[in-house]
Amino acid sequence: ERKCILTGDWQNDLGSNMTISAVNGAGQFSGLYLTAVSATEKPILVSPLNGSQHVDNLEHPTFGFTVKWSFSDSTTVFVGQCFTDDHGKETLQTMWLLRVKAKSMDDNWKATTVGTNVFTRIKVQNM
Ligand SMILES: O=C1C=CC(=NNc2ccccc2C(=O)O)C=C1
Repeated sequence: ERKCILTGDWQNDLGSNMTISAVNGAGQFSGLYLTAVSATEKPILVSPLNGSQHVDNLEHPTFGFTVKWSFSDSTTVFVGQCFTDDHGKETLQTMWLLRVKAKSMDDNWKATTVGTNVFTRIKVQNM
């Protein structure tokens, strides 16, 4: 059957890469996110991510994770589901909320943006 464990390396449609570590028995995981985009001119650093996926039924599990951007005062939360096609190709179909730091309550209304991202697994070449 088509199990989907999130452990491994993924790339989204922006070209950002993420590495998800081992998923424990409770479905919890951590990892690192290397963004391909940046709203700042600061050097791109790796940002930590933490999340969890359903592991009770590994058929197309849902998950969520949070990226705390290490070089800006922003946070992105991703929520989505892992799908495996007939050829065994896995994709993570996600929606995200990006929260940038508002200077004041007056700017609170425009501080959260929403979008979609599809992640595909980065296959290691020498396999
Ligand atoms: O300093 C920053 C602040 C926000 C960022 N958001 N990236 C994202 C937001 C939503 C979905 C994907 C990404 C991405 O980087 O792939 C990246 C760097």
